Amino acid sequence: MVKYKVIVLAAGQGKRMNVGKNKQFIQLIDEPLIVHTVRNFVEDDWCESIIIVLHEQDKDEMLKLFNQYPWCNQLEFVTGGKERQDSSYSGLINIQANPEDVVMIHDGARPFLRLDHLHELATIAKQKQAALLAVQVTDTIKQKTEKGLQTLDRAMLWAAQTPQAFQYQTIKKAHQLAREEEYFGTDDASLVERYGKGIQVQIVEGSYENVKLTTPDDILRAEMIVKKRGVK
Ligand SMILES: Nc1ccn([C@@H]2O[C@H](COP(=O)(O)OP(=O)(O)OP(=O)(O)O)[C@@H](O)[C@H]2O)c(=O)n1
Ligand SMILES: C[C@](O)(CO)[C@H](O)COP(=O)(O)O
Repeated sequence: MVKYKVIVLAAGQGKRMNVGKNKQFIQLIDEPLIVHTVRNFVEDDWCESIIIVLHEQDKDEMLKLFNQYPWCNQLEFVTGGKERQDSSYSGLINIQANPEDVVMIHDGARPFLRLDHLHELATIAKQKQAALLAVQVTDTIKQKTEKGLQTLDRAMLWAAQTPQAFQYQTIKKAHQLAREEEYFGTDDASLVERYGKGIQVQIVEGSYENVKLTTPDDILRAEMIVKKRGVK
């Protein structure tokens, strides 16, 4: 068993979801989205601590929500920042971790995880310093350039998901270097790819069910997945 700590990012605004509030509070059949997400970690005995990064304006509602659950005392809450990367960094500087501890960073908006994937990620991150869940791209991807369209080799393309798992020292250093350069990536692994000095980020093949709820169309699909997985 490789113990890990997790930072769950929930400090976004959900602009593309456009429901007039942070999408983390959307009710997915039996529970709000953020509760579905956090439950994955509460129920995993490899997970030894959970930090939720929230937006200052959501603090009261989020605390009230989690207070209803007997496992609320397992959670810590910190405030996020303007960009997703700022929120990850806030989690990283507030977490209590030793340099070689495994720390996962996960989108609060991805509620459908599998224990076997979490365990594989933790095991690989401990050995190789960095790993992420990803799935092979199923569409044909075109790159538009000044010279026209080019079709990329799909066999080499992976769609990045979260969780992404790292040794603490590796991801904290990568974030610090990114901040110095004011570089922003769209995920945490991209910072290790850029600043990790030879560290090869490993892919753990994930599941197409590990969707991120981004636009209103994603809600129906998510509700179908909740029903399939079984309502608590
Ligand atoms: N400043 C930010 C931005 C995003 N996130 C979190 O990062 C995850 C992935 O981001 P995304 O799906 O883009 O969420 P939002 O930023 O909320 O959505 P949008 O970009 O449509 O506003 C979400 O769980 C979101 O809460 C965060 O913690 N802090
Ligand atoms: C981290 C991520 O979920 C991996 O797919 C994604 O990059 C987040 O991007 P977004 O622009 O915040 O949706």
